[in-house]
Order: sequence, then structure tokens, then C-alpha cells
Amino acid sequence: MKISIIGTGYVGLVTGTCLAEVGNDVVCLDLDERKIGMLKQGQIPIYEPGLEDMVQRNQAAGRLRFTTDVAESAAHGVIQFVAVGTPPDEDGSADLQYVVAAARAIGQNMNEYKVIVDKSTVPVGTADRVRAAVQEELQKRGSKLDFSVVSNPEFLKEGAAVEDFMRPDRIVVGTDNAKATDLMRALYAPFQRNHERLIVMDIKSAELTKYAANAMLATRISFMNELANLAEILGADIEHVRHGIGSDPRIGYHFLYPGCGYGGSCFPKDVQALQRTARANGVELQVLKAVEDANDEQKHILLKKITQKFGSDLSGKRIALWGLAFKPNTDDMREAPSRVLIEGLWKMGATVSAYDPAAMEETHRIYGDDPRLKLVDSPAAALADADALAIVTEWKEFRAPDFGVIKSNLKTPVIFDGRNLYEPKMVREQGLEYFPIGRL
Ligand SMILES: NC(=O)c1ccc[n+]([C@@H]2O[C@H](COP(=O)([O-])OP(=O)(O)OC[C@H]3O[C@@H](n4cnc5c(N)ncnc54)[C@H](O)[C@@H]3O)[C@@H](O)[C@H]2O)c1
Ligand SMILES: O=c1ccn([C@@H]2O[C@H](COP(=O)(O)OP(=O)(O)O[C@H]3O[C@H](CO)[C@@H](O)[C@H](O)[C@H]3O)[C@@H](O)[C@H]2O)c(=O)[nH]1
Repeated sequence: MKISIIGTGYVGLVTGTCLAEVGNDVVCLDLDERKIGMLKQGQIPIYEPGLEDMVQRNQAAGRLRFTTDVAESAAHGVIQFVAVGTPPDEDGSADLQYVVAAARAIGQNMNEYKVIVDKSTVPVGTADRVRAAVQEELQKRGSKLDFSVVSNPEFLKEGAAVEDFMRPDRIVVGTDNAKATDLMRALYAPFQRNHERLIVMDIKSAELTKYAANAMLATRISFMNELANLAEILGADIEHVRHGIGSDPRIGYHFLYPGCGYGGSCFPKDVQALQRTARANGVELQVLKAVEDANDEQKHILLKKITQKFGSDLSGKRIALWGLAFKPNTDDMREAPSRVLIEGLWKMGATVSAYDPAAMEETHRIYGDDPRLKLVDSPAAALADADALAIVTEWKEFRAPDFGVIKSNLKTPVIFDGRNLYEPKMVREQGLEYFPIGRL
């Protein structure tokens, strides 16, 4: 099938590449010439395991092309995926300007029947706005071309994006048109050979499903974070509690890890946007308000523990930081808890030496050459001259360190662990002070 992808970011690039991988003829459009220039050379602008090889393989096979030419992409695909960003507006609601611009571009350039698929995370009612924008552009051209709008939200996780797309738990398709539904079924047939994964519903329900999923996951995390903080005060161990409740199949083990707060480009913005949608309709989502507040506070948890140990004047202190990305296997720093910690430490007068396996370049892009942040090229180098170690991202390479080396390098042998990577008893037996989240 001929497919066009509008917006070649995390979602667009993964979607386009995975659809090419199963034999489709895909054109990916982006307005960012630097991005498209890199992609044409087979280089990917993001860190995502497995993606670069796949891009190169499909490019070489001629099934995956990249362009900045709107007319080319609008003419190419019978299915036109819209995968542009929907960042938060000033009031937290989703900014739909890129979605509407993409819809207009399709309307201005399409030459035959198209299925326009909202892949971006968009508030309920956006499909109607997309439809109206395309219709308006067609009218301006005096064209009576037919088209359908479908909602097909994406559930991939960064760091596991290719795997998530190739082996989805479910594929949600919101549609009101039989021809479009058939095309979507045909498109996704290669991804559901084992069992039916396509869940077909009306458009508004599909749009809401995406926000509901992220809001539910964020709620579990904030709940566990609050419980971890309570466990600490009560002298209970949140790891035991996590096992104790996760074993109930109604609860399950996933997304029950307490930590130093959730970040990334999705949970924070989607939790906010859903509240804005509700408020615009006269409803307060009180649970989500609490989820957001608890998360904002949790992002300060390591700073709080550090100042409890060293006092609130940290001038002259240097903190070693392991991990900068908002989660492992990505270079994404959007809403990363590390940023709250770094900026908080600076405010208290401390400096930071930091290491991350993938996010160094991105961190440098954000903070430039600020002398208060030293970016180093190994976990060991971060420890040099540091007073203490703080861990923010659970990269695999941090899981089994040489505690002797940590102890001998740090001025004060103390670890603040925002991801509960180690058995507290084991760390303490090595002569280190250890402050995890909610553990004894
Ligand atoms: N990142 C994720 O893990 C993830 C997962 C599921 C859903 N989503 C949702 O998918 C959407 C895209 O997210 P992302 O992380 O891929 O964003 P991104 O910022 O990485 O990429 C968006 C791309 O769209 C391009 N763009 C903007 N306007 C354009 C236009 N008119 N024509 C062509 N290109 C245009 C931008 O240049 C950018 O490259 C968002 O709504 C997001 O909430 C993201
Ligand atoms: O038990 C857990 C699980 C996650 N996190 C944190 O939650 C954030 C988000 O993690 P994750 O969901 O793995 O990453 P994302 O790539 O942001 O993926 C989420 O957001 C995407 C964009 O909407 C959705 O497509 C995915 O289904 C959804 O998981 C990160 O900061 C994690 O550290 C925790 O603190 N505890």
C-alpha cells in the first residue's frame, strides 16, 4: 500500500519505517530540512534502539523515502498519517496548530480519495477540526474529492518503539466510514497474524482512549510514589508492598515502580491536556489534578533528600549524576526529572558532574557550556571530586557498579537513588550511606 507520513519525529519515523518493513511503499514528510537531510543519508536524528538499521534497510530496498515536498507526500499515500507534535499550549491544552496545518496541506494538494489518519495524540473532537480544515481547502480549490478521517492513536514507548510498533498490544482505530475501516484493516493485517489486535470504535472514543491510557499509567506511578514516601515515614519497604500488590492480577506488576517522578514528552502533557478538555466541558478531573501535583513534588524528592543530608546551603558541593534522559534507552530530556534536580542543585549553590549513555548531546544543547554542569564520558568520571552520587535514570550499566570505586571516589560515601536500583542492605554493607525511594 502507498503510505504518507506527515511529521517525521519519534512517532512518524517509527510508524513509517515499520510500515515499510512489512512491504508498504512509504514517503515520510517533514518541514525540518536538517532532519530530512540526515534521514536521506540514512542517519536518524533520535536515539532509538534498532531503528537506524531498519531505516537503512528499507531505504536501500526503495520502500522508504524522505521528503520536504508537501505536494509529493500528499499525492503519494492513499493513507495519510498525521504524526506532527501536539505540544502543550500556555494553558496546558494541546496545541493543534501543527495538526491543522498538516490537514490543510493535504487538502491543498490531494489528488484522489485519501484516508487521513490522526496518529498524533489529539483531544476529543480534533478529527472534526481536521475534516473541516481539509474540506475548506478543497472548497477553495473548487474540488469535490472524497476523503475520510480516522483516529489511530499510537501507544509506543520511547526506547522500545520499534518493538512496540511491530508487536502492539492493541491497535485502536476510530472510524465512521466502512471504506476507511477496510483500508485500516488491510494496513494492519501484517501486525496481527497471531490474534486480533484491532479494536474498532467511533472516533471520539478512540481519541479519548489515548488520553485514558496515559492518564491511568501516570496515576499508577503517582500513587506508588506517594505510597513510597509514606512507607519511608512508616518504616515499611515499598519493594515488598509492590510485590504484595502486583501479584494481584487485577493490579499487575507493570508501571508500579516508584521513583523520582515521571517525565517525557507524553505523560506530563497528556495528563494536563485531559484536565483542560474536561474543564472546557465543565468537569473537574480531581484525581488527575492530584496525579500532576504529586508528580511535580516527586521530581524534587532527590533534592529534598540531598538537603536533608547536607543542609540547604550546598555551595562548594559537587553532586555526581548518573542518568539524564527521562528514562533509559532514549536521549529524550523532555520533562526529565534530571532537569529539576540539576536546576535545584544550582539554586542551592552546588555544581554537578553528569554522565548519561545517550543524552549528553541533548543535555549540552539545553544547558550549553554552563560552568555549573560538567558533562563527562563515564560513570566513574562523574564521581571524581564529587561529594555524593545521585541516580536519576535506570540505565542497565548503572545496575551493578563497583561500590568500592564509588566509595573511594566520593568525598562523602553516599548514594541518593531515584530509581531503587540496589538492595539497600548490600550497599550499606559496603560502607556507603544509601537513600532510595521508600525502602528501608
Ligand atoms: N514520542 C512518543 O513516544 C509518542 C508516543 C505516542 C504518541 N505520541 C504523540 O505523537 C505526536 C508526535 O510526537 P513525536 O514525539 O513524534 O513529536 P516530534 O516532535 O518528535 O515530531 C513531530 C515532527 O513533526 C514535524 N512537523 C510539524 N508540523 C509539520 C507539518 N505541517 N508538516 C510536516 N511535518 C511537520 C516536526 O518538524 C517534527 O519533526 C504527538 O501528538 C505525541 O503526543 C508520541
Ligand atoms: O513504573 C514506572 C514506569 C514508568 N515510570 C516513568 O514514567 C515515565 C514514562 O515512561 P514510559 O511510559 O515508559 O515512556 P514514554 O515513552 O513516555 O511512553 C508513554 O507515553 C507514550 C506517549 O503517549 C505512550 O505511547 C506510551 O504508551 C506510554 O507508556 C518515565 O519518566 C519513567 O521513568 C515510572 O516512574 N515508574
